[in-house]
Parts: sequence; structure tokens; C-alpha cells
Amino acid sequence: MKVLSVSSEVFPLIKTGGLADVSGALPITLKDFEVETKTLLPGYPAVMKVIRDPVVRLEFPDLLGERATVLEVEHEGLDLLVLDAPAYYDRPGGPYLDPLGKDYPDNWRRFAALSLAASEIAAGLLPGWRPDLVHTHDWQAALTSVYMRYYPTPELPSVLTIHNIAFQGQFGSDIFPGLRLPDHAFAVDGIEYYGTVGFLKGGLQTAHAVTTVSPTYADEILTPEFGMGLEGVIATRIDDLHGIVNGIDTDVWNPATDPVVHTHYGPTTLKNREENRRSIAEFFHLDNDDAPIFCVISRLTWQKGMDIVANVADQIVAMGGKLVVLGSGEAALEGALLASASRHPGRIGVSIGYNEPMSHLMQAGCDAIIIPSRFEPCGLTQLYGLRYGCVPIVARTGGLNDTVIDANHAALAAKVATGIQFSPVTETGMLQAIRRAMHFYADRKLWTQLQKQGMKSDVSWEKSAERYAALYSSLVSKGM
Ligand SMILES: Nc1ncnc2c1ncn2[C@@H]1O[C@H](COP(=O)(O)OP(=O)(O)O[C@H]2O[C@H](CO)[C@@H](O)[C@H](O)[C@H]2O)[C@@H](O)[C@H]1O
Repeated sequence: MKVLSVSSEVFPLIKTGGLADVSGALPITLKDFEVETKTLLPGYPAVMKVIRDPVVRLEFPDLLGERATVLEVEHEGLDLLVLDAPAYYDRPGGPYLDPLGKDYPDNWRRFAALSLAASEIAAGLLPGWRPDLVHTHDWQAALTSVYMRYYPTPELPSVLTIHNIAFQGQFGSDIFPGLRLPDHAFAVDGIEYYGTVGFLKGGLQTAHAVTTVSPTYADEILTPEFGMGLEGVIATRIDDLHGIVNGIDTDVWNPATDPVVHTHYGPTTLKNREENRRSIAEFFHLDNDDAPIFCVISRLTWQKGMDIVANVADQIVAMGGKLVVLGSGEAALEGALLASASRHPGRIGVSIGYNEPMSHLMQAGCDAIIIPSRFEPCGLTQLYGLRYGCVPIVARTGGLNDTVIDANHAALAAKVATGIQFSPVTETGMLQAIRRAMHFYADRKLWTQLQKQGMKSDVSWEKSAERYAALYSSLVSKGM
């Protein structure tokens, strides 16, 4: 089966978060299920810089007003279609934000162009290759199925994956003419959303199937608390809604071979983590003692519960723990965390910024990773933690609930526990979880058991890729 995947980020070329990990890893495992994926992504400078010998496959003289070219290239096992449109993507800054951290004002056009190009490829414009199905990710690609519905193209099945419903791509109705959709697309069963234009909303109305990245989150987004205003639309798609938990690339994330990990290890050589632990202590200027090192690797936002971390940092130290934080995000949270580090030299270390290699080393050297998200569609850092013996301490929500087995009495007795869950997601809830972790950590045998059990968890893409492949097949065979 041939699939066109459409994503605004793809690891290892461009990544601001978990979306890139998923869109970069899933196509590789899908090959085992006879799914051949080509991935369309924007030609940002970071992408154009690393691709080698691309072939021009398609030209758009006027893609929503600008020239664009589709380049085909193979990169680290991925078949890529790069949308080279300098007017849209050749800019300083990140994929979505300018160098000052503000949204580009024309993001709607930049990602509508991506979606329109995808729909043209779906219609067979790429010489010699036409997909059997289109898989779009998040609001940035969600207009693909909208264009597929309203442009006179042969109908092809489409799947939309929601990685985070908080990001919906909502814009004023004044942009509508610029999308070049027929007038009747601005309607309740199209992209109209309370008088505005909703990209994700349009995708939810037009994709043949909707998936999200864990079963618990699939249930949660049907409720007003988590649906962020789209729960009603999602309820109308309940028969086509699937929760498929993310996996991770177990080759990239392998403590036995990871090139940035100083000392490799596996479940039977956990003592080798000591050396990595020392490197972490050195990097974050921590005292080199036996107290557990809790880590956080995250966007510093309210969603991720980072205000809670900042508020309990003093108490973590008072309980005898150490804390290291790698992340960037809201200025107030960055400031609060940095202030906690300066109050507790040797006990708290904070590194503001995005540092992929350091994120690997932290998983390989820290004792536990704290993920106090208020909502978490799937979460990947707990999966990396499981794989690296860095015990996850997680909020009981979304994919965190589905992937970590809480160390309650029954789970410990049955030797199936892999981490600690807590609820409610409050300062008290998190401190209780840290207290439990300190208690388990004091019993080295128990702690090692938790680490080993986590390392045995199946966090690979195999099972989930099989579910995606089955979903694709069912849609294609239905001839939707
Ligand atoms: N400062 C830093 N330096 C280096 N690496 C950093 C970093 N900050 C974060 N990361 C990395 O970025 C990724 C974050 O992925 P997550 O799944 O945790 O959340 P995100 O909200 O981005 O993804 C959304 O999409 C994914 C994919 O579906 C869902 O798992 C998730 O729940 C949803 O919110 C991880 O690979 C993490 O290691």
C-alpha cells in the first residue's frame, strides 16, 4: 500500500516536539507491514541544508500565490517529498515562530499551501506515484482532506491524527478567500468554526478516520474538559475515532548503543548508569552524592505542569532529592525555575534551551523523570524513560495513564510496576508521588526492579504500526 504522510515536522530533519518523532519513526516500522510511505514536509532552511541530491518532481507556479517545487529525496530511511517554497519557508526562526518567538502572521497560508500541495499529490499529480491513502498530522496538515473534499479530485481515503487538540489552527474569517476553497466550504460541515476558520475543525469534518495518540486521550477529547471546544465535533465522528498509542524509535533510543551516552548499559548492567549520572551531575553542577536525581525534559508550559515543578522545587530539595530541568518555553516559568536553581546550588540545575543529545544523556543518567502534565495526548519522554531505566513519575492522564504501570501494592507484588502515577495534578499530588519515589529509591532492590520492569516494556512501534496498517487497509478496502 502507498501512503502519503503530511507533517510540518519530521525527525531527524526538523523537530520542535513529539510530532516530529512520530512522523519520522512510524513510516520506518510501517515498511514491515508492506506500507510504503512518502512524507511531505515544508522545505525550511534546516531541511534544505541537510538533504542531498534531491530530484525535482513537481512544480507549482502559483501555490496560493507563490511558486513552489516538490523535491524528492531519501534521508535516513525516509522517502521525503520536500515542498520547496522559499516565500513560505525560507525564513530565520523556527517552523512556526519568528526569531522573536511570535507566530508568523501568514502561518495560515504557509500550512494551507502544504495541505493544498498534498491534495494535488493525492490526486495523482506526482508523475508515476499516486498514494492509496493520505495520512495527515495536526492542524498544519489538516486542510489536506478539506481540499480533497472540495477540489474535484478522485476520492481517496484520509486519516487525520491529532497529536494535541490544544493547537487547532484557528484564524479570522478574512483569510477564507485566500484559501481558494469554494464558498460552501465555509460552513458548519466544513471549515467554519463559530464564525472563524478552523483548520483542525475542517480536518475533523473531512478525514475518513480520526486517530489520536492514546486510547485514554481518545476518550478524554470527547469531554469538555479536554476537547477544547471540539468535543462536539469529535462526538459526531466517534465511530471513526481510534486511539493508537505512540511507540518510539528503539534504534535511536537504545541505551546499549546510543552514541551520546557515555557508558552503554542494559537491564543487567544498570550499574553502568553511574558514569552517566556523574556526567549529569557535572553538567548541572550538582553535588555528586547518592541522593536521587529527578529530571524534567519538556516544553516549559502550563500544559506540561511546569508551574507545579517550579512551585515544589524547594520541597524536592527539602526531601533530599535533586532536580535537573532541560527545557524552554514561557518566560515566567523559565525565570521561576532558574531562580530555584540559584536558591539551591548543587541540588537543582536548570538548562534553558533545546538540546537533543543532552535529553538522551539525562534519560541515561538521571534516576527518575517527572511528567506532571495537565493533559498529555501520549507523551514520549516517559517511553524514553522506560527504555533507559529512568523511572517515570507521571500524571494520571492521557497516554501517561496508558503506558506507565503504577507501583501500587498489587503491581509491585506481581512485579509488573514500571513507574509512579499521581492524581490530582496538583502540588500536593506531585509531592506525594516524589515522596513515594524517595521511599522506593531507598530500597535499591525495589528500585532496580522498577527500572528493569520498565526496560522490559514494549515501547517499540511494532504493535501500533500494525494497528495503523490495519486501519489503512480497512479504509482502502472500503473504497472510501
Ligand atoms: N528542551 C528540550 N531539549 C531536547 N528535547 C526536548 C526538549 N523539550 C522536549 N524535548 C523532546 O521533545 C519531545 C516532546 O514530545 P512529547 O510527546 O513529550 O510532547 P509534545 O507536546 O511535543 O508532543 C505532542 O505530540 C506527541 C506525539 O504524538 C505526543 O506524544 C504528546 O502527548 C503531544 O503533546 C520529546 O522527544 C522530548 O525528548
